[in-house]
Amino acid sequence: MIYTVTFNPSLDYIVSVPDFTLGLTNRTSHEMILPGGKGINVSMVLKNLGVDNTALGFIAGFTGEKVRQELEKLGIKNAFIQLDDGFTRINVKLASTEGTEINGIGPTISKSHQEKLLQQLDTLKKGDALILAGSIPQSLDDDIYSNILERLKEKDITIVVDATKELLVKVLKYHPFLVKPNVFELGEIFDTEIKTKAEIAHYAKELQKLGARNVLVSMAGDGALLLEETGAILTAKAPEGTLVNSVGSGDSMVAGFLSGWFKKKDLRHAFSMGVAAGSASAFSQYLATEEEILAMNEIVKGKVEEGYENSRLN
Ligand SMILES: Nc1ncnc2c1ncn2[C@@H]1O[C@H](COP(=O)(O)OP(=O)(O)O)[C@@H](O)[C@H]1O
Ligand SMILES: O=P(O)(O)OC[C@H]1O[C@](O)(COP(=O)(O)O)[C@@H](O)[C@@H]1O
Repeated sequence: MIYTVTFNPSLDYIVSVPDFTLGLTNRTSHEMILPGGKGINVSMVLKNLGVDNTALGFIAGFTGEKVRQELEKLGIKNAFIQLDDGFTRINVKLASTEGTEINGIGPTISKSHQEKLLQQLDTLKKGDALILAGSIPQSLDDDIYSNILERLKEKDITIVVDATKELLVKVLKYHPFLVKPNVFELGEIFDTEIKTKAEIAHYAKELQKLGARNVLVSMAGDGALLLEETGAILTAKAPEGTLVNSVGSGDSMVAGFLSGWFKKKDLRHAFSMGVAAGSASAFSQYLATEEEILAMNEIVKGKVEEGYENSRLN
């Protein structure tokens, strides 16, 4: 079984605000409220791709209940732990001002609730996959993901981590199968601003030296770079299309990659499916459907190249 863990789910309030201006009353022209959070999005796209999985994590309050209801409607298995206080955050996304987001801190998760998750994870067994994705509420220490992996280290589980800064760095010694920083997050870890593909390859190798097996670096409209366990590099330019809503494209990429990997155990196919799923979601109002992803993969697979041209990023 594949398990996603979202410590900090959200309701994403995605609004289009034409000519957004700071300091004025702005009005939306379009708005959506969708369940979100990185592991949850991965679960939804895996489900769209016909890959059975279970969403784990913590929810609280009326917003958390709404997240759960929406997942149930979509038929996604879940076993969220209900917190006693606070509420699952509402993350605001300005769709018309690309990349502008306000993500909440999330509710406090007590020791006893953390222990409940650890007990759930103790039931994982050889052959299962675990995706730890997204931020953790401010009240938690950034060694929480590494503590989980310490506990699971003797089991043969495929581990994927999509996280930032120390939360990611601290898990690398457990040799996760896949990590997926975007370019900004990769630069942030090494306290630098990455401007070229050669720099991406260089810092991806640094993550590998620290223990990561496969490093998938997403570059939004510039596509992605995969540093394989063997040291080989694959790159793909993003397909042409109109950006509609980029929220969830990174998570879609993780789901596409994993579905491709579990189907063929071939990194090139996994990479192509990852880019296809990311771009298909970026070009659609919501997370991409299987039909959209497979159609996109027909285009992307012709764009996958070995190595990289050392161009500057847009
Ligand atoms: N503007 C875009 N045009 C085409 N593809 C995109 C665009 N934005 C994102 N994608 C696709 O989604 C993937 C993940 O996007 P990215 O924004 O890098 O991730 P994250 O959401 O984690 O920051 C990219 O590698 C690319 O394949
Ligand atoms: O846990 P974080 O890092 O605050 O991110 C949570 C946000 O990221 C998302 O999972 C989207 O992530 P991506 O755009 O990177 O795929 C949203 O649904 C959610 O609001």
